[in-house]
Amino acid sequence: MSIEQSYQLAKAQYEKWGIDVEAAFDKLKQVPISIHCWQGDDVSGFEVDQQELSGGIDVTGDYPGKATTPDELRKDIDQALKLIPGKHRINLHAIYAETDGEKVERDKLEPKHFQNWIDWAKKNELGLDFNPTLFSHPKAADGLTLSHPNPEIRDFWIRHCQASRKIAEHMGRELGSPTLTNVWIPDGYKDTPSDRLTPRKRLKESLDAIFSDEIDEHYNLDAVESKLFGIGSEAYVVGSHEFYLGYALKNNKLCLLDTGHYHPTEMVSNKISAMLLYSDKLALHVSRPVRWDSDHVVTFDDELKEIGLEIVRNNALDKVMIGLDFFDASINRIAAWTIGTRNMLKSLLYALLMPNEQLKKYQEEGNFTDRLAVLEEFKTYPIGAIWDYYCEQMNVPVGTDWLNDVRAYEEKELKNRK
Ligand SMILES: C[C@H](O)[C@H](O)[C@@H](O)C(=O)CO
Ligand SMILES: [Mn+2]
Repeated sequence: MSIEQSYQLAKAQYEKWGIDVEAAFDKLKQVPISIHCWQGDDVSGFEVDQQELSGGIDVTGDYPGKATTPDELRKDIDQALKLIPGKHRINLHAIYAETDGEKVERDKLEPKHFQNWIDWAKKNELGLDFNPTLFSHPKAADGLTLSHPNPEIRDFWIRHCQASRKIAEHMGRELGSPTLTNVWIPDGYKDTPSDRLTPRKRLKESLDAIFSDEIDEHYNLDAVESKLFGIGSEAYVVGSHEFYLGYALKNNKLCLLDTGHYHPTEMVSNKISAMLLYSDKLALHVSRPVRWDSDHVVTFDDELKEIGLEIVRNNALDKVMIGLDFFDASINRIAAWTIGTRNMLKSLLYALLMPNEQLKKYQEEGNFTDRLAVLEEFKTYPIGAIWDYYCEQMNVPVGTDWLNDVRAYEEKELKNRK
């Protein structure tokens, strides 16, 4: 049976529920996913005096072919984008600056150091997002940055974040789409703190200083990302969820929820509707924690489907800025991007093809039997046939055909790398 025939049969099944599949495609086409560049080089970046990855995060695996230059990384992203339907955004960290072999301290970074990324993004009609990098640096060696007791270290990181927002604003202006600048810091303590408040006061003051710079919101939006624990900050993290939720609400910033940054049974999907009652926008780092914040490649699992459903049901496709955050060096890195991003999109399609109004009605009527029965039934509806057709229509490989492209690219490009 052809892709078209399978699609027509599947479509008819959804149509019985009054679901408009073509309308779902039209909506999905409009959703940009912010694809993180750091999956391509194991969060290394291109600083002249590159440091070991720090900040309590870790990448495991030694799959050959990682990008070691900006051109290689862009080439790899180009390849992944050929396999992912739709128009998307690329999320950069400050350590991906290009400084022509010159050592430029992070607080001295300027838009010109990202010009190649901007030109490339323009050419490929991509948006860019940005992150100051407050780890993998001697001034973050003790795991403290914006909350550091030493004002000189704090000020250094404040200046880095201020510089980052200016770079981001420039990117947003150049590309005609606001850059989301996300601040994540590793600050915390391995063991039980004797004072939880003072570091949080200092972090608050540092953030106030960073955001006191006037930046045009047409070109830059700010987000703050919390965390529960990291390696070396097991007992206490300064920028906890409550800290940033409060900060974001009070200061009109976006709260960024990373799906790996909560207790194992605490689900980000359950937070979206609550937070949207109080914020116009929020941001996500969709990741997959396996036993800890392990940043595994996103799979089409129950939580991913639930996240898709929450975004769609709450009419929030333009309110939730979806970014990805995983880094797996044990598999082909282009495959990692492709699998994770396609899954994110598939979860949105899955959600767009649910009889959401009917299900809501069942719940309002107290009809929990039908709610459960229909929710279960749709788990095995032929989403695969619809997704395949969507991929074909969007001119990207269907099914696992993209693996052939990845293998060919591996032979031609990745295997020649050091
Ligand atoms: C590299 C990212 O900025 C980093 O992963 C951060 O977003 C995070 O999630 C730390 O755990
Ligand atoms: Mn994250």
